[in-house]
Amino acid sequence: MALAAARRLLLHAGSRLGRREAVDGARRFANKRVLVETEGPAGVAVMKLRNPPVNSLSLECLTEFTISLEKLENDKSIRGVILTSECPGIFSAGLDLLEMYGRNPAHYAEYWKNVQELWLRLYTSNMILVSAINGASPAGGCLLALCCDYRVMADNPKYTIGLNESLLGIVAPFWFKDMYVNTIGHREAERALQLGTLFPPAEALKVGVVDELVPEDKVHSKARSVMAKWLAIPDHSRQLTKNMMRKATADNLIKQREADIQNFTSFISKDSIQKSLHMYLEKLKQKKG
Ligand SMILES: CCCCCCCCCC/C=C/CC(=O)SCCNC(=O)CCNC(=O)[C@H](O)C(C)(C)COP(=O)(O)OP(=O)(O)OC[C@H]1O[C@@H](n2cnc3c(N)ncnc32)[C@H](O)[C@@H]1OP(=O)(O)O
Repeated sequence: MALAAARRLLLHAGSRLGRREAVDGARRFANKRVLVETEGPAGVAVMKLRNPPVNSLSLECLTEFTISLEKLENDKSIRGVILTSECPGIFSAGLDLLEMYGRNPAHYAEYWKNVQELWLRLYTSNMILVSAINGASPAGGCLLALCCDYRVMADNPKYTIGLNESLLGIVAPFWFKDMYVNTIGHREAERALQLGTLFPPAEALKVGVVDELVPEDKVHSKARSVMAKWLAIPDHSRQLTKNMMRKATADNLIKQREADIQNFTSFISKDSIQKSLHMYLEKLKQKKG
């Protein structure tokens, strides 16, 4: 309830701000964790995640992301969105582990509902989505990129991308898996999911997790030129085609959303899974010291 009220407030405040800045020509709105700028080619917004240090998808970040997307969907002048990060070297570290560790079942259920919500919105968006992957992109970070219609990645071997859930002792849910299979094919997905592979850029390109690699300082300009090519296609035919390609995968989750929330909640609440997450968080901490 509290979250729904916050969401309504944010939407309202955001739309007031968006309108005022549009009058000034600045075309920019921001929540705390997501910045949206609509400068550049007509009809294109750039959405930047800014939840330092690693753009983990906390409940607040997911909510702000979903609201920003909803606002862009409602703005008929926007046809395409470039999704990128403001955190140096990190696209997104994926779902926030602290939302899935040491909390109660009601929190897990609420969190998962919001993860589903964002995924459904992104994956089925009518807008053209291009990701400008300017950093590490594990698990939920990879999921965001996979929702896009085209993925441009910085060719920096320090950055990796992939669904690494099995390394954490958790399991990618069926809809993560379905989208992976749709993108890289069954055999590659089967292997990468079991091994929790985090692909460096050259391998990510080879296997099809990303569509193009460019030097780091060219990621944004390339994303813009890709966007220009996609904008040249009539919206109605592109949207109908996208819908035809993606609907079955999205419907598969829509028809079992509640069961998926229950599955997640009971899985993540298990002592053994909490122990795995604890160990993984400790490993992240030790990496520093
Ligand atoms: C039967 C089937 C039922 C199905 C049920 C479903 C099961 C669950 C499915 C859930 C799916 C989950 C998908 C996910 O997204 S899980 C998250 C996976 N993410 C990762 O593995 C990334 C981990 N992070 C890193 O590898 C690195 O941090 C980095 C992103 C490469 C950045 O490295 P860095 O050296 O620049 O920064 P680092 O020092 O490691 O981190 C800085 C601080 O940030 C904290 N942190 C990092 N990642 C996360 C995260 N995902 N969530 C929360 N916090 C994170 C890190 O611990 C540091 O914190 P601190 O400064 O030490 O306090």
